[in-house]
Amino acid sequence: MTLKTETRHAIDPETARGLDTEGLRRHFHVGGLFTPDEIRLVYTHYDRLILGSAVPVARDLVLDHVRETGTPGFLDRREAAFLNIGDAARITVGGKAHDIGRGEVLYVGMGAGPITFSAPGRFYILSAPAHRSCPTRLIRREQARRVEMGAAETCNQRVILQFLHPDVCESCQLLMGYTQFSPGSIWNTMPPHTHDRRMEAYLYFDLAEEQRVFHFMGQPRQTRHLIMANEEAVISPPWSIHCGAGTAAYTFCWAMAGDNVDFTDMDMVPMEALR
Ligand SMILES: O=C[C@H](O)[C@@H](O)CC(=O)C(=O)O
Ligand SMILES: [Zn+2]
Repeated sequence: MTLKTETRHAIDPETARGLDTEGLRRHFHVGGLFTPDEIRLVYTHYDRLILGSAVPVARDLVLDHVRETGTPGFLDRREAAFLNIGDAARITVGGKAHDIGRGEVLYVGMGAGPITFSAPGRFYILSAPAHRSCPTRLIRREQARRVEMGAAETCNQRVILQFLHPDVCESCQLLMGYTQFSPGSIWNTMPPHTHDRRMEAYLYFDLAEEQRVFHFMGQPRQTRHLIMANEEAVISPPWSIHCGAGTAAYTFCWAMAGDNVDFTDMDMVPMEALR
C-alpha cells in the first residue's frame, strides 16, 4: 500500500495544557513524512487541513481516492498545494504535466482530478476543503511575494516568500509559502501571534541532520515546546502561538486554512505577555 493516512482530532486549549511531552507530540508533532515510494497524509480536524508527503523513487505515485474525505476523488471538494523540496520533477494533473523545480509550488484547484507525482521530486502536500474551482497554476520562486522581516541583531533576519496569497495566486482558503533565514538568524515569528480565524501548519526543512528547532506552541500564557528534526511538521491550533528557534539555519513552510486569506490578520502577542 503506497497511501497511509492518519487522523488528528482537534482539542481545546484546556486539554492541551495538561499534556506531557508525549501527549503534545501525539497531537501536534508530525514525524515519519517523506518515506520513499509512499504518500503519507495527516487528516487534521483543524479546519480539515490535510498535510503530507509524496516521495516517488522507484515509481510514480498517484493521489486519488482517500477514504477519509468521503469523496470518490481527493480533489472533488478540495484544493491542494504541492511544494517540491527535492530535485526538479514532474506532477501531472488532469493529463497536463507540470515541471516543478526545487522551491516551487503547484496550486491545484477543486475538481482537477487525480495527481501523479514523478521522481525525483520530494513533495510536501497541503489540502483544504474548497467551495469553487480556482485555476491550477505553477508558481515559480520569483513570482512569489517577498516580505523581508527581522534583523541580524535579533537573530531573526528572514525573507517570507508567499506563494498562495491573494496577490499571487487565487485559492479558496489555503494560504501558504515558506520562510528562509539569513546566516546566523534562527528565530522565526518572534514576537509571536495567534489568529483564531485560521489554523496553521509548519514544516521545518533544510535543517542539517544533527540540528534541531525548538518550536513553541500553546496559549501565550501557557507556552510549551516541541523539538523538531529536519522534515518534521507541527500542527498549530488556532488558539496557539507558533514560533521557533533553531540550533542552525533552516527553512520552514507555513500554511493556513480558515475563515480568511488575509496574511496580515494576526493578533500580535507582546513578549512581556508570554509565560
Ligand atoms: O501567520 C503567519 C505565519 O505564522 C508565518 O508566515 C510567519 C513567518 O513565516 C515568519 O514570521 O517568519
Ligand atoms: Zn501565524
